[in-house]
Amino acid sequence: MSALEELITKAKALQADGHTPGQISDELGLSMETVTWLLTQQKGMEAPKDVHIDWTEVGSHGMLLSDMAMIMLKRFLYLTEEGAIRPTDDTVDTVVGIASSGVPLATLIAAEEGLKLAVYLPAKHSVSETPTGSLSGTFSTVAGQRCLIIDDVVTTGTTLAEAIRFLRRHGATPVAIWSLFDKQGIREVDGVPIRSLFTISRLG
Ligand SMILES: O=P(O)(O)OC[C@H]1O[C@H](OP(=O)(O)OP(=O)(O)O)[C@H](O)[C@@H]1O
Repeated sequence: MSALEELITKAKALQADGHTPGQISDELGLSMETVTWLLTQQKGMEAPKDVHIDWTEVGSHGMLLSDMAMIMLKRFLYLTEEGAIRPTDDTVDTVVGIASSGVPLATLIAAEEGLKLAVYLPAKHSVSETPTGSLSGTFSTVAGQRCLIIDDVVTTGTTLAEAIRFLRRHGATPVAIWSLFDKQGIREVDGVPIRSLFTISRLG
């Protein structure tokens, strides 16, 4: 089965489980337009110009995931040395992982650096009737903390903007964002610099 066929199968399975196109879009990290196309594939309808990033080959193996987190960390430290990220007294107190895929990366980085770990649960993961973002109570609080935010993929930047608003509202200072993949080529979100290991750009 090709990667595209697998994606179509996944989208249809999620639909059969009762997920809305919006939920399928979040789940697969694709635009609504792409999800509509995957589900219907109407004749003559051109495939949308979206990109699906599948890093399960790395994410499903603890050792490889750890290696990937260490690559992110090394790059972050190099950038700090270059002054690309504004140095503060101690730079970062707390690493904030965005659930779910940012959490293992954030955990590994926090462990390596001896930093605190906080976990942000985005509003889209909330099952409440009025979905709001929150911090997991099991991990660190963020008031007064300088935070490094970690996520795996930036698609629209909406999740990061939401996390930044939440952190600021709760007395934290987001100092930088690190992601594995950036599908937008964004350099900052609400004044917080973002650096990604891989940037996906469309040339045509
Ligand atoms: O830039 P945005 O448009 O906000 O999209 C990016 C977010 O979407 C994915 O999360 P999602 O909750 O869909 O998947 P996950 O559970 O694998 O983290 C990804 O991990 C980012 O957090």
